[in-house]
Amino acid sequence: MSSPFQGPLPTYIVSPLAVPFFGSHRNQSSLSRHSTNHVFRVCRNRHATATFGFKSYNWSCCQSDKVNTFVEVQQLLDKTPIYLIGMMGSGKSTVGQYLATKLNYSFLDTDQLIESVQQKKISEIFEQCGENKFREWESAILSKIQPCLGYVIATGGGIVLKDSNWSHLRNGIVVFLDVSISTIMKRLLNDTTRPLLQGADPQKRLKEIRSKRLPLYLRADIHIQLNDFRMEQEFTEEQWTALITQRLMEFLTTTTTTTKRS
Ligand SMILES: Nc1ncnc2c1ncn2[C@@H]1O[C@H](COP(=O)(O)OP(=O)(O)OP(=O)(O)O)[C@@H](O)[C@H]1O
Ligand SMILES: O=C(O)C1=C[C@@H](O)[C@@H](O)[C@H](O)C1
Repeated sequence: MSSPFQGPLPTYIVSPLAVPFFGSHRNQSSLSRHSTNHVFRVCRNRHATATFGFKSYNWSCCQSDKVNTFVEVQQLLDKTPIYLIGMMGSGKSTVGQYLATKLNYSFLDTDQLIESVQQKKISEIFEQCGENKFREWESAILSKIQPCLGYVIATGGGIVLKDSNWSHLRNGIVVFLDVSISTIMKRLLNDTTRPLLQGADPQKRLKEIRSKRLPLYLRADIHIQLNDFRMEQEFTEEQWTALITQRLMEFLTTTTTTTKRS
C-alpha cells in the first residue's frame, strides 16, 4: 500500500502519534483491552444506571445533571478515544467537534486529514485516483492516528468496510450515529462534495449503501438511532452530544461484564 504521507506531516497529525499505545497501563476503574481475542472488559461499578437509564431519559433531567454527567463521563473515559461511525451526512463531523469540546477532548476527522495530506478534495481524489486508492489512504490515516488518547475521531462513512480498520477502531469506543435516509437526503440536498451520491438517484444509492453497510455499523459499541425518540425534527448538536454522553455513561457503568466484540 502506498503511504499518503508524503513530505512532512501537519503538526496536528504528528502530535497524536507521540501518544503512547493505549491499554496496558490502564487501571481497574477504566477500560482494559485484550487485542488478541477481541475481548473488551469494562469495569463498571461507579454509577447507578437508573439515574441515566436510556428509556427513562428526558431532557429536563438531563439539563440539571448535565455538567456532572460530562465530568463523570470524562473521568470514566480516562481519555479513551471515541470513534464516530455512520453514513455520510449522519453528522459525525458536526457532532464530533461539539462532543470533543464538551468532553475536553481534541477532535480529528479522517476525511479532513486525507484532504489535508493529499491537498485535494475528496471528490477530486475519487475522480483522479479512484475509490480504492482513497480507501487505502483512509486505512493508512486511521492506522497512524489510532493511538490517539483524548480524541474524538469522526471517520469516513466507508471506514467500516475493511476488516483491518476494525482492529484500529477497537482501540476506542465506537459510536454509530444512525440517521434516517430522509434526514440525510434533506441535509445533503444539493451537496456536491460526496462523490458516491453524484449519480442520478442519490436516495436509491443511499439506501443501497446503507443496507450493505448496516451489519458493519451495528458492530459499534453504542448505536444511537434518532427514531428511538420518535422525533420528527432534527436534534441539535447539543442534544446529540447530551445523548451520546448519556449512552457513554451507560456503556461505562453497567454491571461488570465481559463483552465479545466482533
Ligand atoms: N444535528 C444536525 N442538525 C442539522 N443539520 C446537521 C446536523 N448534523 C449535521 N448536520 C448537517 O448535515 C451535513 C452533514 O454533516 P456532517 O458533515 O457532520 O456529516 P458526516 O457524517 O461527517 O458526513 P461525511 O461522512 O460525509 O463526512 C452538514 O451540512 C451539517 O451541517
Ligand atoms: O460513505 C462513504 O463511503 C464516504 C463518506 C465520506 O465520509 C467520505 O469518506 C467519502 O465521501 C466516502
